[in-house]
Amino acid sequence: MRSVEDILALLGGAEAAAGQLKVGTEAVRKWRQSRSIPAKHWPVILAATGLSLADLTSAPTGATAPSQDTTMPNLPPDGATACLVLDDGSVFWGLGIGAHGTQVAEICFNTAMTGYQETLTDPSYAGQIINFTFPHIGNVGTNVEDMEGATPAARGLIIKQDVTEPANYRATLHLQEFLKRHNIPGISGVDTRALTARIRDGGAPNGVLSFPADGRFDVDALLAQAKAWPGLEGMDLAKEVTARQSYQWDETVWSWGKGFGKQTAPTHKVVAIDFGAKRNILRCLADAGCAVTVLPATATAEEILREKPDGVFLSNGPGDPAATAVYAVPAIQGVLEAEVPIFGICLGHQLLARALGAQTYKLERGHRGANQPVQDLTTGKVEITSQNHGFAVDAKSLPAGVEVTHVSLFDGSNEGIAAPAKHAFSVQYHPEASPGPSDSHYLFHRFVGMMDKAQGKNPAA
Ligand SMILES: NC(=O)CC[C@H](N)C(=O)O
Repeated sequence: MRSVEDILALLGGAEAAAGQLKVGTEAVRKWRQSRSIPAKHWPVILAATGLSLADLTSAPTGATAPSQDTTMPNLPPDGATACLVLDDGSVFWGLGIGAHGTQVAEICFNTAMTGYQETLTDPSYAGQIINFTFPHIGNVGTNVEDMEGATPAARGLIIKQDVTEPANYRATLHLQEFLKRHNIPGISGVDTRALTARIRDGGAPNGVLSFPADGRFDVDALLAQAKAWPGLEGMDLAKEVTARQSYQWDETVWSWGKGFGKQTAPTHKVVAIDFGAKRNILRCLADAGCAVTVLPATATAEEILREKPDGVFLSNGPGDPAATAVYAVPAIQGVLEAEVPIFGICLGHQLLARALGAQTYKLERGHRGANQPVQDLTTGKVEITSQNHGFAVDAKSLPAGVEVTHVSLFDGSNEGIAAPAKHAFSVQYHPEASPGPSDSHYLFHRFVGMMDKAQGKNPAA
């Protein structure tokens, strides 16, 4: 192990010999005190001194060790081409994948073993970088059918293994190429377990993922960028991902050997408010017999009711429900007053709860994965569900007349509510199963039954 004095001596010698070493003894002294030598200088130091990373990362004798100096976070290890800098100063180095670029976002983790394409393209992930805990991301490639939105909404991805080669008959594009085409940067080689544990213990941090084209890193600047980002709380992202204009939806769910179908004889007219709707939700509605008119997130109650819907669907979506509530709650309250049945999913659930007078809050640990157990309190049955949310409805704040219908068996948080007198219900999870299990498809039929009941067609439903 070399002492700092050795390094200083070596640097001095090298500087004199090479005549071109830009960082000298002052910089090393600075490192000794604060670890703040810009990362781009470290390869020069290593090359000039013949020191290895290990020489520098083992505690130098006689040095006043700066905090965390065993990790040397400002120094890219040999071959690193990308890094993830969290707002607490932790740095993860790895190999860049997908497109070059730098993205700031909330860092969340997803534990699903399938459906990375659906996850990356789910509009609810706007403003987030996803740390995938499943190792074989890329194993089924990508295709045009598994897009849950027009483009990926996630700002980046973090994986451990390098992107797995596709081996699936539906694959039309390698994940690497897909990411490049959609301008999404990613990083592989990250200890995703350690990162997940960090998120579990300390909450979802803000962070910057950088895969620079020139291979140069200014970690201090990236850290400053992560710290300056305001975070998802208070952020209305629905207005960024919503449809700009209304449209009709009549495609039904995918089936083996047939692909997607077309709706033939719809029985109910539904207005779906698009806060960031996943396509498979719209397909499930179409499958259940609903002729779907999709309206932008900012649609007013008047615009919604003008369509004369049998029911109104409130979609999933990104960001903080409290921020989107500013315009969505008055619209939903107008629909409730008109006694038109409502079904909400995820952000739609949170917005319905707020419209009914309840509060929402940011979860300590978000739920993102495809094996989340939820109990339906009305039947006692447990469903294995797909989930993706960082906020939740505060069940204690629900007013009289609003029942808790579903709870998470992971942490007891609210997963569903119903306001029977107002013909409204909603769930926090994703019953459309894309990706994930299809245990909860029954909810789309419950919505149709509720519309019938409201019209007096089938009072038993
Ligand atoms: N999937 C969703 O609709 C997410 C809802 C909300 N953005 C949350 O994180 O809780």
